[in-house]
Amino acid sequence: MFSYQFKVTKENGLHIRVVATLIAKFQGILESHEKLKNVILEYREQKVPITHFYQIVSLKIKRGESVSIHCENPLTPCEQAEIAQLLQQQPDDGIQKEADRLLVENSLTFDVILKHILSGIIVVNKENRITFVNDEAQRLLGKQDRDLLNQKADEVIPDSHLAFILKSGKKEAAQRQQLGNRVIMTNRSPILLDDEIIGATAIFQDISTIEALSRELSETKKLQKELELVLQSVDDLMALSDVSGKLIFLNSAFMNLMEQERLNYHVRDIVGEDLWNEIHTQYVSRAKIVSFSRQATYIARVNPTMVDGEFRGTVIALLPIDDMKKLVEQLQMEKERTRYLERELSKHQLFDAAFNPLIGESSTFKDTISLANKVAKTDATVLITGESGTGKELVAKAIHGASSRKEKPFIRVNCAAIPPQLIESELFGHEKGAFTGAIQTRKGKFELANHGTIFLDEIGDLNFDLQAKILRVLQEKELERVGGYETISLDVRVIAATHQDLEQMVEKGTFREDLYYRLHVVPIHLPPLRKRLSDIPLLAEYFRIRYNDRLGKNINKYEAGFMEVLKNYQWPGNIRELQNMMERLLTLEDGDTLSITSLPDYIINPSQSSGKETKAAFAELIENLPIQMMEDYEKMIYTHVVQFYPSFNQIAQALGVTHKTVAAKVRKYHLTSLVGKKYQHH
Ligand SMILES: Nc1ncnc2c1ncn2[C@@H]1O[C@H](COP(=O)(O)OP(=O)(O)OP(=O)(O)O)[C@@H](O)[C@H]1O
Repeated sequence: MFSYQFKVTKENGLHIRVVATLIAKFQGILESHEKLKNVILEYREQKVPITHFYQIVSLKIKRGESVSIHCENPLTPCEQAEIAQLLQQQPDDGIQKEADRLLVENSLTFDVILKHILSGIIVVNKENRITFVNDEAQRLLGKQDRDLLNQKADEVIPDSHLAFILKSGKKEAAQRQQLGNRVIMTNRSPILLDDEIIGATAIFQDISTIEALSRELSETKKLQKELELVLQSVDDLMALSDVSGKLIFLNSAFMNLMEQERLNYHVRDIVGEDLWNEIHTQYVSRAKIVSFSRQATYIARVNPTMVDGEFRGTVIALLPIDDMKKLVEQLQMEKERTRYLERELSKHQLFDAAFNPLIGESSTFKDTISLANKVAKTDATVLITGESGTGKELVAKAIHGASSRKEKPFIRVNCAAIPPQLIESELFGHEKGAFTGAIQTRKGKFELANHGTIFLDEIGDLNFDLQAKILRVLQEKELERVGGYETISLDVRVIAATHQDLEQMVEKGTFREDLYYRLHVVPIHLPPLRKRLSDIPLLAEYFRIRYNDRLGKNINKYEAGFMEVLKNYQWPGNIRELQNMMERLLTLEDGDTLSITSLPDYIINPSQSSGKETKAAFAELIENLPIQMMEDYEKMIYTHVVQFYPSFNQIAQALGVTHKTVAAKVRKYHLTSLVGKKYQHH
């Protein structure tokens, strides 16, 4: 290899025209292209084949710098002088200088463009060797120019496709290609000189970000559509505002409200200036009860929308309070149902199944049932006390049902309902014959109950005589029928019940003490309903389900506050009264909700219509009245009394007058509409 050093003294250094002339000069000297390719120009340890025009230009060799040229064959002194002269500054040639200046300027401009253009550019010569590669192409390919230049394009860039372009001479536009983890878009075209293909170029761009963005955009569009659909399909009123508070999206329910109320489309007009200020300056969620002119009331909830910590608007939801109320009612209903079912379950676990029909969860009630459950397993006599309608008979039946006698008869005797002259033969039976006047022998209730249970209801209503006879049967465990001589032995379990205070009756001498103690072996007291208020919803629910089934209805809601009203009432008729009332309500209800207004007046306003209290108030009123005409008194009395009875007959009975008189007075004082207004069924 022969090396020659030259100093560049050209004013603009080794610029574009000089390089072109230098290459042409070597072409002239060497005559063969193969030989020419082996000529190397060296500058500051960079070696570039002399044929690489653009690369040599881009070395930007300045005036005063030196270059070496290495050739396989020696240069003659003449050739060396010609080359040295080429690189030297020539005597001033004005036109040449100006042409050079233009060339340098243009070359510099292109240089800058190619360097900074956001597309990768690769140029190959007709042998598909890379002769130019810009910075962006190096970046995208992840290679440096020294690894690319002068290399076969398809060897260093798989899928470069430039060989094909060189062959076909056809352009390829906008070809999508995967380059590592990037997606690039490439334009390829041949370089033609006088219709001859002298090279090809590929210009490509990284479109990964654009693709990602467009994917994101279409995702966002999809999300927006879905969100719109969601907002339109919810029943709540939903809206979105922009940063300034202007409503930019409203679902149709919200839109209807805005139109009806003629509101401005701004958050401020929904929740007020103060709240809006807090939301958009402090980015806090706020809720407020709002009502508009049409009296609909809503819970308005406004949440700021924050994107990357930046306030971008708000989401407004209006929830109609009525709907909330309904939800609360529904919840209450479900709670009662759960309570009822839990209770049913626990009862199965704790008490004998015979006690299942007894509803109640309050501790007073549970204690009572637990005692009854225990005593059921014995033969002990039971005395059940409690106000009318508290479930005495139900408990008596349950005790029998849970006892070993459950397969034997349960015989109920209502001591108050049988005429006194019949009760003896009713209880003990009678023999046929002249003495009794009976045509047939008949067994009494005690005998019928043999081996089973006899339930002596309203035992306080038995006369003294019979009390003694019953005592005897209980003590001796045997009886004789009326008019009979045969002694019949008995194995009967006795359960007695009364709503009266037997102890007091004993004190007054109207009930036999010995019988009282005989019955009082296991006393069971059933608390009145007003002493176990917590059981009211449970019982109401139990009766609702029961009468729904019986009446084939589907009443499954209570108006909010319904249970509170029930709990506020004293229930003098206890569970029977509650049961009857529920039956009436369910019978009359056509919808699916039990409403407060469908309840009788005396339950809704117990203080105004409670019988006892009204009577007391009435007495007080009479006492404080100035003396007045008899007729005025009469009118006052009728006005008051007719309200408490449903029929003229009962009013007549209460006042000790005839039906005819009542009818006349009611007509006289125009009281028809008041009759039975405060009547309570029990
Ligand atoms: N705990 C309860 N659970 C469900 N229903 C009940 C309950 N207690 C009573 N009832 C119902 O209330 C009504 C009255 O009950 P029951 O006849 O047993 O009362 P009572 O105390 O014997 O009344 P009275 O003294 O007037 O004869 C019945 O229809 C009964 O089914």
